[in-house]
Amino acid sequence: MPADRCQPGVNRRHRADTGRAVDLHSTLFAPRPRTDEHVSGASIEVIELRKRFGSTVALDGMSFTVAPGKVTGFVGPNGAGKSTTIRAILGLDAPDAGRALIGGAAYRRLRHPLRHVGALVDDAALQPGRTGRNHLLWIARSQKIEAGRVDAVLEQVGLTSAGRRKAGGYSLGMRQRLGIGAALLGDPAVVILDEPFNGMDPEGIIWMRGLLRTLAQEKRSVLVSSHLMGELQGTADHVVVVGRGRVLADASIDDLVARVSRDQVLLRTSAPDQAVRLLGQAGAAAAGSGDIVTVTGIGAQRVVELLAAAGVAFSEVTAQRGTLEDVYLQLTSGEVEFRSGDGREGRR
Ligand SMILES: Nc1ncnc2c1ncn2[C@@H]1O[C@H](COP(=O)(O)OP(=O)(O)OP(=O)(O)O)[C@@H](O)[C@H]1O
Repeated sequence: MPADRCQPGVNRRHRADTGRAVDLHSTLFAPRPRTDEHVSGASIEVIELRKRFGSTVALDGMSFTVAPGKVTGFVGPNGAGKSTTIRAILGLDAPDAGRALIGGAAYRRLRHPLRHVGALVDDAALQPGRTGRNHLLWIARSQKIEAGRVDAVLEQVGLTSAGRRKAGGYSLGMRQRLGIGAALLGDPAVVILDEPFNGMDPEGIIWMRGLLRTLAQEKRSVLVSSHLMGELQGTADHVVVVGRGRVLADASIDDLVARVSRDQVLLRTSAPDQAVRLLGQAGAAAAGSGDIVTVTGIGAQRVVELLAAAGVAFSEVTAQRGTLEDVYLQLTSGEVEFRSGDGREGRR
């Protein structure tokens, strides 16, 4: 494949087990009408995608939209269909049915894709003897992106000095940063990162979160996959939770927590029986264990009011909100491909 035909960042992974691996060259570069319209503010639309690998249903009607100006987390357990969806968006896996559009156009119709969509889909296929900077220069040349972007991007990903070293000596975290640099070279309106936190140390994770927020503030559409909800806490505005090839939840972080989690109030009192009776009469579900009473169905403020009015002594009332991780576990329990521990196959 000639150098100028190679799609850096999106053409690396060929799974041998499919028997239906797509021909990347013809998929990405077949002669067909191309668009180079500006896709600034472009959204990603995933519409009813279906994909089987033999008897495995990888995508089962996957549908969602990624809006500009937000970080959208794409979360689900192993085998949920995240990578297959991303590969379908990038034209690397041909779906059996459905469509994926970027700014209204299929990826393969974009004339210079990296100027519209920056993607990190796997560990970069780096030539170990080439410096990180030269790797980016090669990509820039292949996509007709001005060479000046290379140093700007190296600085953005924190590789200014390391960029002059051979990539063969890079840590996994540094390779991730270089891959993200490659994704950002074309100043794309749409950024898609598959498991970008992989291999990052704590400092790298903080940096990554800041970068994602900046990209969203710049009005880009940002789709970030992860199988750990906690990685996205405080970073994503919106989450698409998936399991077994379909969407389980598609909501803002706040809505998701409020909708799925049951808020609890913990009460510490020397009169637990009296408190349980009183709160039960007020319509709450209350259960005592020692001097602790767990209350659901009414808020902490109401608990305090009821206890004070009835003269029931208490030393502590604490509202406990469900965390994002709690919500995620509730949504995805039973959706894992293989359950850990008991060795049983999941419900796939
Ligand atoms: N090329 C392939 N050949 C055969 N099966 C595949 C192929 N690609 C994906 N699958 C299967 O499709 C399902 C979805 O896989 P996918 O990689 O999209 O999930 P994922 O959510 O990205 O998981 P992970 O977090 O483990 O990467 C899995 O059962 C996987 O084994």
